[in-house]
Amino acid sequence: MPLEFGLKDFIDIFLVALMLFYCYKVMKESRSLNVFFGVLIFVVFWLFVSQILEMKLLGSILDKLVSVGTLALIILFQEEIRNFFFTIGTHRQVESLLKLIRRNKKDNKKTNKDDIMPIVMACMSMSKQKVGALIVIERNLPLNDIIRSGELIDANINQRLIENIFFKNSPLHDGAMIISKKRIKAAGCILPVSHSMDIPKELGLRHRAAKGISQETDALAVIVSEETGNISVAYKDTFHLRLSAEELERFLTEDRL
Ligand SMILES: Nc1ncnc2c1ncn2[C@@H]1O[C@H](COP(=O)(O)OP(=O)(O)OP(=O)(O)O)[C@@H](O)[C@H]1O
Repeated sequence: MPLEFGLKDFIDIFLVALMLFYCYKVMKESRSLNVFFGVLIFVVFWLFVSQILEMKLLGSILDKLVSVGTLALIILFQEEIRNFFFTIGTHRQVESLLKLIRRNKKDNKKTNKDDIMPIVMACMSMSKQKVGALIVIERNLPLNDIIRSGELIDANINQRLIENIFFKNSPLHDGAMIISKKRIKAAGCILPVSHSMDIPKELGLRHRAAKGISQETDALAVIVSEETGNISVAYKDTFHLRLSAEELERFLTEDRL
């Protein structure tokens, strides 16, 4: 039978190549490249034994290993898989579609200058006094598990309250403050720390925690450095360092909240 090669086969091969390239990229970033090559060699061996040589006994053993192995890989790379689906969900086109669907809902929760200014003013004041702070602003993805890791507050957004919480001797100054639905929901919360290799060395755990939450959710994290007084924002896995009051205000405008 002559070998037919049509457009469908071309698309098929292209998609598999794309999938393999993506897996390679993700595993390289998570420093698991050897696992990638190990899995690749195993899959090629499995296909060779069961499809080409058609060895029944070894083939059936390998079949069983593949089904268990798939489950093991899902457990081993759950964070990467979660990030993959999160990236799809936060892709610009998908986000615009979701925004359209949520439009009516969001109009009720519009964040205006009255909610933004206390945060900006508190950050400016803490920056001048070199008081370290970490404020996370929830967007579409709920941060309930993060909120539960700290102390519940549920108060209006208020400049003096924010400054008080991050004041060095305050019992809640350690950890992150979470702002959700125009309210200070909690303080002293523990955020996931990013293990990214491309964070500048001079930035410590506070910045890593801000980057971590911006990688795993669509929240926006504002950091005031205790060392330098610099104000930065981590949003969608990207740092925006050394912001002025105007730049911070622009960041906290309706579009992002
Ligand atoms: N996982 C975390 N979740 C929330 N807050 C954290 C986390 N890890 C560290 N922090 C906060 O960061 C503080 C330590 O900051 P550190 O000095 O290491 O960071 P930094 O990024 O260099 O910031 P700074 O410039 O303010 O020194 C801790 O006291 C704590 O308040």
